[in-house]
Amino acid sequence: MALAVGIRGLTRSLLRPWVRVPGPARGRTEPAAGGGDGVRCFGSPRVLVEPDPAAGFAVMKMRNPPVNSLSLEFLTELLISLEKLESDKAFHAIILTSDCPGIFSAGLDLMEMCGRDPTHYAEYWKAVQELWLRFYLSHLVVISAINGVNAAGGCLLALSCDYRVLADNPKYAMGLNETLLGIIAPFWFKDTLVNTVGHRTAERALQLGLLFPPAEALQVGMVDKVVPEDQVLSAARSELAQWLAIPGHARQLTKSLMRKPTADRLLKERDADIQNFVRFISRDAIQKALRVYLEKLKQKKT
Ligand SMILES: CC/C=C\C/C=C\C/C=C\CC/C=C/CC(=O)SCCNC(=O)CCNC(=O)[C@H](O)C(C)(C)COP(=O)(O)OP(=O)(O)OC[C@H]1O[C@@H](n2cnc3c(N)ncnc32)[C@H](O)[C@@H]1OP(=O)(O)O
Repeated sequence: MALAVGIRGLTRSLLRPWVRVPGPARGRTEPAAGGGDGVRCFGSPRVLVEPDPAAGFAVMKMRNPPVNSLSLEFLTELLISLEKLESDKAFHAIILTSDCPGIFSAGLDLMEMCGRDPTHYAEYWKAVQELWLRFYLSHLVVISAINGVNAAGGCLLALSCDYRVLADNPKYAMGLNETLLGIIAPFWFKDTLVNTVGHRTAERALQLGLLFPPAEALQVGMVDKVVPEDQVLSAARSELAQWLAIPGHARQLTKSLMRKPTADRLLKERDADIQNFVRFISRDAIQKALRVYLEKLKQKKT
């Protein structure tokens, strides 16, 4: 099985990043995220970046409708956006949010994990690992402005941020609900949750596949702040000020000190983790469980 799948190679073949964005932002100058100083939005088909270099941050908006499921292409575009911002000295922070109304992310794309071949599963899982590692260890301050429901892999992405603001809407539950699908949150999903909410809360949440509505998410420490829906972005911006006031090198080294042991666990056994995933997801029983879950999602509409 080809495990050495190069995400950068994939990136080059799939995308032409940093094209001016199609859709609403095309051909006009969007107000910059914080300052409105005429800086152009940029991005890729599924990720819109609203830069505010004067203020030192950019708003990264996920827009992979209908539910921001993390497909291979979408993961790749998120990585490219992150890399681009990380390599530009003008940026010290990102606010990660969604452009899909009512949905932050439905998590990993079930279509990438269902009915495909082992090579594809390996390529997909490597991209999932890469996204987590890059967001978790980013030297930038990353704040998530969670403006919708946020399941499993989407929740992991938010948990990888430095701070989480959640919109106060009872429909916007978030959590690692893998067990409800008959699958298992891998150890690095688990570790990320444990680091955020503590062992006991994580154990209960993971076994029961709990999705926490805002008040509970705040109470267990899964998010740091709950605000009225129309204030999620402004609250994230206000919070940023505190993070950006700290000397960058000191904050970055401290972040690394706190997070490196968790990331190293995966880095040390990345290939084994991919092989585990491929073996697990290829099982007939797991494939059947995923098909049943997808079918339930579709039936919900009828
Ligand atoms: C011993 C073991 C050793 C090792 C183990 C190793 C590895 C571990 C193995 C596996 C781990 C894999 C980890 C996976 C993590 C994940 O992220 S799994 C995904 C979990 N996500 C969910 O459960 C959310 C599912 N979606 C929803 O609940 C709803 O869609 C949602 C509330 C988000 C929005 O609801 P609504 O607005 O009503 O929209 P619809 O439900 O109608 O959805 C619109 C269409 O989108 C499709 N869709 C929804 N979610 C996904 C998804 N995650 N992937 C792909 N597609 C999705 C849905 O089917 C609709 O499609 P349609 O329009 O009908 O074609």
